[in-house]
Amino acid sequence: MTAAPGARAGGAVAALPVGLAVDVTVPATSANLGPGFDAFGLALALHDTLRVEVVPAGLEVLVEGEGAGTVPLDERHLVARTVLAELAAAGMPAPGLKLLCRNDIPHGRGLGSSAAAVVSAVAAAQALLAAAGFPQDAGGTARDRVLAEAARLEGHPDNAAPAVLGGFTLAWCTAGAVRAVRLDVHPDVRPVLLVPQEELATSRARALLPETIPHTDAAFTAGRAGLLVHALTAAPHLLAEATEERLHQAQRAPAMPATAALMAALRERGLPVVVSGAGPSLLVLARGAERAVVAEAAAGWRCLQLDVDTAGVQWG
Ligand SMILES: Nc1ncnc2c1ncn2[C@@H]1O[C@H](COP(=O)(O)OP(=O)(O)O)[C@@H](O)[C@H]1O
Ligand SMILES: N[C@@H](CCOP(=O)(O)O)C(=O)O
Repeated sequence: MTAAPGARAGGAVAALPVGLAVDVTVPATSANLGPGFDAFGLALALHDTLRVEVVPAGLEVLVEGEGAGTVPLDERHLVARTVLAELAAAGMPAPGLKLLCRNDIPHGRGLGSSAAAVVSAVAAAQALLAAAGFPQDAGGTARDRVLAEAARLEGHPDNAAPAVLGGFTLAWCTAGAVRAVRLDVHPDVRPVLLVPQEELATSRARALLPETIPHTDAAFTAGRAGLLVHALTAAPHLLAEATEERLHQAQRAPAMPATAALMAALRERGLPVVVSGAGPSLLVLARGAERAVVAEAAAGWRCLQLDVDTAGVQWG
């Protein structure tokens, strides 16, 4: 965080001062993890970085890496739009903003790029407001406030929670409030992402889900979700069974046939593989030597062997 002359610690200023800047780093996330639909998520060591600087006038958006050449570079840009909306909602718009986005998280692949964009924007806006002495809501930490606002904007908290908290998260909503707990992944678990070329919009994948499901499928999936918490934190040898589910992956398979075929092939080898988020990427919760088996079985796919991100969004 760079404090500009004129910013007063603890005292509000009339407008965000020119020169104030914040740097944010946010991880990719893999939501659902099989049976934890709309609730479970895992943060991965693949990051977008964002720098937001208050300038005298206008909006300048620079994008490097993923999304360069495809995302809009004006007020429609997801990060810019969110920062502008958060500052406006606080009644403290900036005279102008310059954004530099360096993106490593692929878009539309089920790796939480839109949640990462929203989380980074909310964190940047809150950091700028705090540095300018804008009064913060009472209660909760700055990280709690970023999670609450990002989850509200996203509509479901399964990506926002790990993007904010890091690690393996269980998130839920109660009485209109977002709650989340963060758990440590067993150190033997070595995630592998398999990322195809083609994109699938999350909105399109959600439209494929049925309105209702049989009670037997709900009961099956609830049991596996409980088992997954144990397997991912303490008993990785149970992960293949623990990642089974009946709520969403088969229902969405027609929209991602190559993903479904590779998943079936990896399952036949006994590997704990799930569709990452709404797809079409796959996440294998591999152990040790299984990483090499995955790489060989998924020849032709972009194969990323990643650590778990344990820090969540960072700003300063
Ligand atoms: N860093 C970003 N900057 C601008 N727009 C982004 C960014 N990340 C995601 N988006 C927008 O969100 C879309 C992808 O969102 P979504 O369909 O939910 O997929 P994902 O699984 O990657 O979150 C992109 O096509 C783009 O419009
Ligand atoms: N629970 C959501 C998760 C969407 O994640 P994304 O990374 O694909 O945006 C769903 O499965 O629809």
